[in-house]
Amino acid sequence: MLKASVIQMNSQGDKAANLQSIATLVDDVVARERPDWILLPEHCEWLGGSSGAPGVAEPAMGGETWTLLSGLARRHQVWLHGGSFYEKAAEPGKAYNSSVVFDRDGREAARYRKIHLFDVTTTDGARYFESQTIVPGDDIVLYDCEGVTVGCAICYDLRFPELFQALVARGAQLIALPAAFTLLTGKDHWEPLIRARAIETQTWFAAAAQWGSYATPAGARQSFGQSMIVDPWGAVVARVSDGIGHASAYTDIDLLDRVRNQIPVGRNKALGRRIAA
Ligand SMILES: O=C(O)CNC(=O)[C@H](CS)NC(=O)CCC(=O)C(=O)O
Repeated sequence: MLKASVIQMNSQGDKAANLQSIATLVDDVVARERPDWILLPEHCEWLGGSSGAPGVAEPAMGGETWTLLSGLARRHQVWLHGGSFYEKAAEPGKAYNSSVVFDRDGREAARYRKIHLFDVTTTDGARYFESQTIVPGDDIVLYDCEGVTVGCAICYDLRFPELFQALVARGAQLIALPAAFTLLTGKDHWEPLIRARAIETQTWFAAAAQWGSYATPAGARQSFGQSMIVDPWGAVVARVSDGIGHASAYTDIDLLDRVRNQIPVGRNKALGRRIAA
């Protein structure tokens, strides 16, 4: 059983201030909750529209954010799933949207690069064009956290259930989703999608979000927030209110078997075999 914490931020275009805020929030959640595993939101280090990605992207290892997160994990002897931050890609002017995970010694334990890129115009006319500056990852990533298999996804990935089916087929017991969902989509889709993915995969689900307003060259934007931890039955067991903060829960791994025996969707799968036939 891991004690998991999700951190909710309101990152802005000031990287030094965001890094300070990460350190303050990690210190605070460790002091109050003593978690084993902490999840930060997408773009924890810098949030200002993905057109700014090339200007802030860091080398794969040893950059400012990588070094801060590694040091926090080691200092507090805690697992730190580093939300996402912009990682320099080989192609000039391009970056990956990467989650880097650090173990209790501050060693890099896993790295996931966001696969599905958000090229969407929201109903208020705001245009998101993530693929203009971000290179998609192509690896499905899981890691072992002290006996718990954690599967990785980021933000818009949430809308693609086939990724979550692939994670559970590879043994995921807890799925981590750092996000910066928009207010306009999040108000209607965030919680139903998270709960649906948790119910379908019968896994624990931790989702850490950005909340509130931030500036971009195209004007101010709003993130939805509502970071949460959902159990394998689909119940929301911890949730962050509006604002900056954190929420924690024990992820009881025995509950996975109870839920999977109660409704054996894994064993009752039929369509895959029909499609293959
Ligand atoms: O562009 C920025 O400011 C920073 N980037 C993000 O916030 C990312 C990529 S553009 N947002 C999402 O993936 C939102 C998905 C979402 O909201 C949905 O699926 O409804």
